Amino acid sequence: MEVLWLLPLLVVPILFWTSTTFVFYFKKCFYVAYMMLLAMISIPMCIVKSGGRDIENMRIIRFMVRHVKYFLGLRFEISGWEHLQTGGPYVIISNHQSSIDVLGMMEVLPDRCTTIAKKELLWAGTVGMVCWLGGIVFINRKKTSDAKSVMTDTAKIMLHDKIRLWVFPEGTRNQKGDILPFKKGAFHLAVQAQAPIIPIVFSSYSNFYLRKEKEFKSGTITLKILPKIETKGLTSEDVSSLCDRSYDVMRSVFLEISGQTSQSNGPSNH
Ligand SMILES: CCCCCCCCCCCCCCC(=O)SCCNC(=O)CCNC(=O)[C@H](O)C(C)(C)COP(=O)(O)OP(=O)(O)OC[C@H]1O[C@@H](n2cnc3c(N)ncnc32)[C@H](O)[C@@H]1OP(=O)(O)O
Ligand SMILES: CCCCCCCC/C=C\CCCCCCCC(=O)OC[C@@H](O)COP(=O)(O)O
Repeated sequence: MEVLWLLPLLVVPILFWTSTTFVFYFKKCFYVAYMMLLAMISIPMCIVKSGGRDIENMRIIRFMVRHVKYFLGLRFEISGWEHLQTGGPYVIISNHQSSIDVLGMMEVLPDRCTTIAKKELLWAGTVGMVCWLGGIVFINRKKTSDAKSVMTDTAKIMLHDKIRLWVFPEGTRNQKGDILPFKKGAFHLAVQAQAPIIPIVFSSYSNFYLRKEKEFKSGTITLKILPKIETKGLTSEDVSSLCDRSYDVMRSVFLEISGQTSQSNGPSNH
């Protein structure tokens, strides 16, 4: 009779073993709640260390996020570290599948590197606040002219403050088994700052994370850092070809490390 009250405690493990949908929602809720908690702890640390908004706070954020992968059963296999051994400013571009990308980003994030994010993230509670403290550049995707002028100002700050920027050139999350056509902002930014581009490719999450099917298993993510693409001497005239070149190299690596071939059914409007 006394053991009866223990039954509710068994419900969570039983659901964990028997329902993939439960695991999916459990992991998603855990991820959001835990990141909010980590952000709440990080906020005073950032304020004490830097007194406010400062790119150096990304070190604290990076340190705080690094262990989260273990709770979600994720592993990263990273190659190409040597390509990040570049001094001065550069623009990192990577594909964007999910908010889980933040975990991979924090595995490899170089010093003095922050990111471009949609302005709505600013309102994501403690996460939004810590993003602001980390110097994240917020853009309004609905107003191209505003977004462009923020990015042009950012190119100047990059040079002046010797910072690096991480941009998701697809401009949105995408799990279609391919890479979406790239927006041009990251390439204008790199050309305006005359800074190299370092592409980083995340393998497909489809072997462990399926949003539609409500599956979130353990898995390994391959993260490949590619050789830098120089922009010295390039002008705005060269942005389209730079964008196409970067897209082609990243797409072929994405298909290769995701175990797909180039005949995959991805977007064809590129
Ligand atoms: C302790 C716990 C802590 C937890 C905290 C964790 C912190 C980590 C946070 C991680 C956050 C990650 C968030 C990721 C995102 O939010 S992704 C979404 C936002 N990012 C982007 O959208 C970036 C990519 N988008 C672009 O670059 C776009 O180009 C944009 C600038 C937004 C403009 O959009 P759009 O009009 O749709 O794009 P086009 O590329 O088609 O551009 C239109 C024409 O404008 C020209 N253009 C673009 N940019 C420029 C520029 N800077 N200067 C001059 N001209 C520009 C472009 O060439 C097009 O003209 P043409 O067609 O070539 O004539
Ligand atoms: C109104 C925005 C509210 C967002 C609330 C999210 C709460 C976040 C809490 C924990 C998650 C931790 C890491 C979050 C950072 C990742 C942000 C992200 O991935 O944004 C998506 C954006 O790149 C593209 O957006 P869309 O795919 O166009 O949509």
